[in-house]
Amino acid sequence: MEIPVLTAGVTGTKPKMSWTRKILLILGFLSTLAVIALIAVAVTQNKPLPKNIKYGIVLDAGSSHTNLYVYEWPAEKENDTGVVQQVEVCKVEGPGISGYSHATEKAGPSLAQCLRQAEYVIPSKQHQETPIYLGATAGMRLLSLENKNAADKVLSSVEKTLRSAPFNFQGARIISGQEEGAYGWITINYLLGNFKQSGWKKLLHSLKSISETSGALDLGGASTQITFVPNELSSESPENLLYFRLYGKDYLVYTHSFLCYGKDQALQQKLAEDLQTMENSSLLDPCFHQGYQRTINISDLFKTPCTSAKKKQFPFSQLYVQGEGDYQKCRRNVQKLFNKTNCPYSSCSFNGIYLPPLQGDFGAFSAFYFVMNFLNLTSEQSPAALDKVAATVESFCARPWHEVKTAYHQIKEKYLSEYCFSGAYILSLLENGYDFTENNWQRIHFLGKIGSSDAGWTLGYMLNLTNMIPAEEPAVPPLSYGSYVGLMVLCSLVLASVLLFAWLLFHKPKCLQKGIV
Ligand SMILES: Nc1ncnc2c1ncn2[C@@H]1O[C@H](COP(=O)(O)OP(=O)(O)O)[C@@H](O)[C@H]1O
Ligand SMILES: [Ca+2]
Repeated sequence: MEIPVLTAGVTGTKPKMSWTRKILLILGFLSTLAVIALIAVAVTQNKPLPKNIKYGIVLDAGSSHTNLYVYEWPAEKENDTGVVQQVEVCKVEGPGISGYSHATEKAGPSLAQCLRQAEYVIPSKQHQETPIYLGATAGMRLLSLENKNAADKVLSSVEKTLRSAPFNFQGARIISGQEEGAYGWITINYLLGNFKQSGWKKLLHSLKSISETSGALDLGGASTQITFVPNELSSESPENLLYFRLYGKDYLVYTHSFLCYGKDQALQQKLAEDLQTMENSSLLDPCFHQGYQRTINISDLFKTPCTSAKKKQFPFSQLYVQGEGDYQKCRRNVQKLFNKTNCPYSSCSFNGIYLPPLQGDFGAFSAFYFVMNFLNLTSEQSPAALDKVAATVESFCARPWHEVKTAYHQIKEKYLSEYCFSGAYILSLLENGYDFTENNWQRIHFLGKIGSSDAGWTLGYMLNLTNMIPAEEPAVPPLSYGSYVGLMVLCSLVLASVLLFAWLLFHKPKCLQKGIV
């Protein structure tokens, strides 16, 4: 409430305002204006700009099927960690591209529908600048061992189709098992935010001079990978060691890919092994449910390089499998796939392959996740102990096939009939193959997705090929733009108030003198 100041000695006329008061009022008005202007600038400058989004496409040409992934990220933040995310996954109809060895020209066209889906998801004006990659894994590795010419033709067909799409074609190739392991490891650690630490975490880690990453376990149909940072550096088996410098940190990573130890090829191996001691064509198989029956062409069983060494003449051309549903027997049966007798190193997994002591947590994805998720064994809140996991697989295997089929009628029969075998195989691979025990079992986390992105090698592959993971930590200004503007406004306000106060103190305008004295 303003009280007009009356000029002494003047009565009966309109009260006049003193000069000092006028100046004070003008100053007050101007400072209010200045503050409003500063705040307005701060607010408008800080408004998020319309996002400039970039896209990338990777096709994962696996042994059992092909998946197309679309990723997006804000153009300005390309080198930050955790900014790229999956926005679309499209499952290609039909078999994996290696399944087209007898009709190689059909491999490319099989991808057409998912490419159209990607065209729909990505704004058309960005099609041309969107890189597209295809990486083929163990199915194509096997085909190229078996029939190099057919594998080349499949890749040419796929390349032709990808070149005719409106995107920026960057290559279609078979990736090595090492790459598959490494990119899976990069994907999960990128998505978990393990590469770049900020604030307290960084300080804590620099004090302890550690940088925790998570190991990666990938189970496919034709191969399986294990990748992690071991505790001690060892150059025993250099082909299993990879060196990375990411965000200013060095990583020495152990990786190995076991060709023929994906779950589909492992089953082929097991059946080929069982055949060796059979007298007639029917096999009582403990890894399938009681009441389940399957007929297998013996010639198909020995087509793959994973079983060809066991090929011999059999007095029958078909194998009749009858389920027995006995987990314990199945485990003993599967265990034979892991040869632990020879180890030329200080420690091995199986088949004489070097494996350093297991270290840290592991993310297990792809078929590790599909199978464990089906068996309800993926809860992160209460991860099941190893004996509970084994008991669950055991009781699932013991259920008769007709009951399982009715209870899960919505699940593809091919998957459903093999969850018992797959559960036993996963346990055998992890326990007998890699030597996980009840003590470190709970360090395995079965992951399908991290955020919106599937765990798998494709994201790491794209990050690497688009140079989105810098070797050195990008220089980041200590304050964000918003905090900088906020701080500037605050400082200006403080400065203005100090000046005003000083001015009032030294000039003691008449209007205030009475009050002060
Ligand atoms: N929902 C599911 N349930 C069980 N198994 C699945 C499911 N989806 C995919 N799979 C299996 O996961 C595996 C994926 O392997 P894939 O990536 O095609 O091969 P690779 O990585 O060896 O080239 C295959 O064995 C496939 O049958
Ligand atoms: Ca795979």
